[in-house]
Amino acid sequence: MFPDSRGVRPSVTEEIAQYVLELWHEHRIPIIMSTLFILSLVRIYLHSTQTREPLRVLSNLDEKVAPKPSAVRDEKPKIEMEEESEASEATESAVGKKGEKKGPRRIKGDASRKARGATQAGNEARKIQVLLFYSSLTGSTEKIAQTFAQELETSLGDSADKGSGSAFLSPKVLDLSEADYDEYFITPPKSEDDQTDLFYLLLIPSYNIDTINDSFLEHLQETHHDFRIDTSPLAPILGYSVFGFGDREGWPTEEEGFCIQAKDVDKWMAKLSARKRAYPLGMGDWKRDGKERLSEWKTGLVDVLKQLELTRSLGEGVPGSGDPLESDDEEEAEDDGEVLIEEVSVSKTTKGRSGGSLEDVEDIGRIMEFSRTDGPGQKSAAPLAIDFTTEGKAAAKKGVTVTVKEMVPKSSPTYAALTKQGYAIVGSHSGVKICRWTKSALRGRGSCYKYSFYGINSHQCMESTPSLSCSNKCVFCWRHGTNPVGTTWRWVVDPPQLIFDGIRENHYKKIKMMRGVPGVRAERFAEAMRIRHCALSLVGEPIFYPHINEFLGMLHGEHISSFLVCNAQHPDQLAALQHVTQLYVSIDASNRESLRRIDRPLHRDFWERFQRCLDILRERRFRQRTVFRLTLVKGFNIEDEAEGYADLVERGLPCFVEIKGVTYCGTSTSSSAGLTMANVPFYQEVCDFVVALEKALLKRGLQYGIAAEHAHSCCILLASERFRVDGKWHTLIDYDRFFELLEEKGPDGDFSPEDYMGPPTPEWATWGQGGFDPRDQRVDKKGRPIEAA
Ligand SMILES: Cc1cc2nc3c(=O)[nH]c(=O)nc-3n(C[C@H](O)[C@H](O)[C@H](O)COP(=O)(O)O)c2cc1C
Ligand code: SF4
Repeated sequence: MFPDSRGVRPSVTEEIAQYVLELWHEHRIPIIMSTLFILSLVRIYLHSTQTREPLRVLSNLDEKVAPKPSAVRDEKPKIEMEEESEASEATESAVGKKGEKKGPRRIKGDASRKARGATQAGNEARKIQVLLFYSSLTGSTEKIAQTFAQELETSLGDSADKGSGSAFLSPKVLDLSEADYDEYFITPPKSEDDQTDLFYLLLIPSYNIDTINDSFLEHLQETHHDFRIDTSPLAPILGYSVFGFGDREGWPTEEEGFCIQAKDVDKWMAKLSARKRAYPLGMGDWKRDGKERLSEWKTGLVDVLKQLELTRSLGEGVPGSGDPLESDDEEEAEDDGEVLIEEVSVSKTTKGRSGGSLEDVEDIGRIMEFSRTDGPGQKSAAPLAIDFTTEGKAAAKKGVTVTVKEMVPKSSPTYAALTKQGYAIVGSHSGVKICRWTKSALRGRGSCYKYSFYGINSHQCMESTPSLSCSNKCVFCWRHGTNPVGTTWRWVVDPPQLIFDGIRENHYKKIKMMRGVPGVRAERFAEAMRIRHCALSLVGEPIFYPHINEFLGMLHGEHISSFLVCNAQHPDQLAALQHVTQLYVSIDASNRESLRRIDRPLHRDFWERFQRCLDILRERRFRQRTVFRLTLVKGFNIEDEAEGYADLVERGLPCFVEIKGVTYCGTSTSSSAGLTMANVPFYQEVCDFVVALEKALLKRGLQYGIAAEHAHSCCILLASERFRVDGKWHTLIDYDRFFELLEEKGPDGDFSPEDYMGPPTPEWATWGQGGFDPRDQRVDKKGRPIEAA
C-alpha cells in the first residue's frame, strides 16, 4: 500500500477493507445472482416439504361453523365473533370474490349488520334444551309425555345430540314427583358449558284431591313471594307453555274446575318467568278431545320454538301481554265502526290538515294527473290516479291542476294518531285493527253480537277498511278529528292486491302479539290464524275506494266473508257493488234535519243521496243480504223517531234492522258535539224503542219481528219474516253455501239471501234470552267472572 496524500501509510485493517471493496465492485453481479438463486432453491425446498399453517382468517370461519365449547361465553364471545366476522369480511374484500376487482378494504360503520351477524353466530353456538315436566296420578299423562317428547323432537327436525344441525337437544322428560324443585324452579339450571338455553313445557292433569300438583303450586307461589329471591327468578329461560288435562264429565266448565291446576301453573309460571309465556295455555279433556287439542298445541308450539331457534326472542307482545300481575283489565273501546263516545284530544294541527272545510273539499275537482313522488323505501306498486266520483267539478272547470297526494302519508299527524290508536296503516289509505271482541273471543270471554246473530267467530274476524276517508263528520264518530274527509277521492289509489296482502299480514301480526296474553286459549289462538270474516267498517267509507269490487273478490277468493258498512252517501258506488255476504247501511236519523245534525254530511245533497241509497237497497233486497244499522243516541235520534224510522224501513225493505245503543268510553270531548254519558241509552230504553219500532212496522203492514238480542252490546235485531221458517228465526249465515253460490254464479250472480240462510238462531240468542254464548265466561272490567243471572 502506498502512503496517502499526506504521506501517511494506511493501517493493515484499512488495507483489507480497501481490498474487499475492490473485490465487491469487480464481482457484485455474479454474487447477487448466485445468492438469489440459492435462496430460491431453499424456498422451493421448504414449500414442498413443510405442512402449511392454515390462514388465520380461514380458521376463524371454520370455528364459526363448529365452535369450540369455550368459544362463546355470554357477552365477550359475541365481541369475538364480531371480530371474526370483520376478519372474514376483510379476507373477502382483500382476496376478492371470484371475478371481482381487488382493492383496499373499506371499513363501513354498519353497526346493525355487525350486531345481527354476531347474534346469529352466537345463536348458532347455543343449544336449546326443552324440559318437559309432567305430573300424573293414574299414569295417562306420563305416557302422553313420553310420546309427546318424541314427536316434538321429530317436529323440530331431530335433535342436535343426534348431529342433525338443529339447535335443539333431545327434550328431557321430568316427573314433577321426582324432580328437585329447587334445581329447576328457583333458578334455571346451567349446563356444564353454559351454552344451553332452557325452554319449559308443563303437562298438568288437574286433581281436586291432594296430589303432587299442590306441593308444586305451593313451591311456585312461595318462590315468587320469597323476599330473598327475585320475584321472577325464572326469567333467564327462553319461554314456557302449559297444557292441562281434565275431565269434562266431572268438571264440565272452567268455573267448575276443568283444568284448574294447569291454569294456576300457567299463572305462576308467568310471574316467575317475567311473562315468558311463549304459547297460550292448552286444555284438553283426556276422554274426548285431549289428543286433538294436544296436537294443535304442539303445532303452534313448534312454530314458536322454530322462531326461537332463529331469533332467541319471543317477539313482540301487546302492551300488558302476560303482565306479571295477570291484570285482566281490558280497554272498553268498541270498534267495528260501532259508534262510541270516547275521550280523545284532537290536536288543532291534525284537524286543520286532515279535515278541511266543506268549501275546500268541494273546490277539489276531477283529478287529471298523477304526480305522486315515491320516497326512498316506499312501495313501488304503481298507484292509480282516479277521481271516481261525479262530484266536485269546480276545480276542473277553473282549470286548476291538482296534485295527487297520499291520503295518510307516514309523516302526517293522522298517521301518528291512527297508529297510536292501534291501527296498522296499509299502503296510503287503508287500515286494520284488532277489535276488542276479537281479543275477548281469543280469551274465551265472549264474541261480538255478530256471533249471536249471524254466527261469525270473533277470533277469526278481521276489522279493516280500504278507505280511511269518509264524507260525513258524524257527531258520535270520535275519529272525525283524525281521519281525512272529502266528497271526492282526491288521493293516490293503492292497488287492491297491495291492500289485501297488507291488511292480512298486519292482522296476523297483531294476532300473534296476543300469544302471551293471559287467558288466551290455545285452540282459539290456532283458529285465529285463519281469517274467516272481514268487517269492512273500521273507520271511513269502504265503498269510497275505487276498486272495492276487486278487493272483495280477493276476500271471497280466500273464503273470507264480507260485512260491508256504508254511510248511504255514495249511491253510484252502492249500485255498482257486487255481492257481499252482508251489506249494511248506517241509518243514523229518520229525517233530513236530524241526519244533518247527527252525520254532519259534507255533501249538500246528502238527503237525496241517502234516499237514493235506500231505493237501491230496496231494489237489491233479493240479491244482497241488506241490513239497516241504527245507532241510538239519546237526545239526538231516539225520541219520537220510531215512526220516522219505520218509514225508512218501508222505503228500503231491508232484510234486517240492527238497533244499537251508542257506546260510551270516558268523558266525551267528541268535538263540538259534546256528547256525554247522558247520551247513552240504557238497554231497557233500546228495548222500548225496538218494541215501538216493531209496532210501527206492523202498523204499516210490514212483516218484521224481533229475532235476536245481545244485551252485552246493547244490540237488538229485527228481521224480515223472510227469515222465519217454521216459526223459527234463521238469522245465521251458511258461509260455505255463500261461497259455493259465488263460485257457481259469479260476483254479479243471481242468488238471494235466502239461498245462504243458515240454521235456526240459537235459543240463547233469541229475544228475551240475553244473547251471551254459554260456551264463554262473562267477566267484569277487572276480568272477574260474572255469574249468570
Ligand atoms: C280423584 C280425581 C280428581 C280429579 N279432579 C279433576 C279436576 O278437578 N278437574 C279436572 O279437570 N279434572 C279432574 N280429574 C280428571 C283428571 O285430571 C284426568 O283424568 C287426567 O287425565 C288424569 O291424568 P293422570 O292419569 O295422568 O293422572 C280428576 C280425576 C280424579 C281421578
Ligand atoms: S264483527 Fe268482527 S270486527 Fe266487528 S266487532 Fe265483531 S269481531 Fe270485531
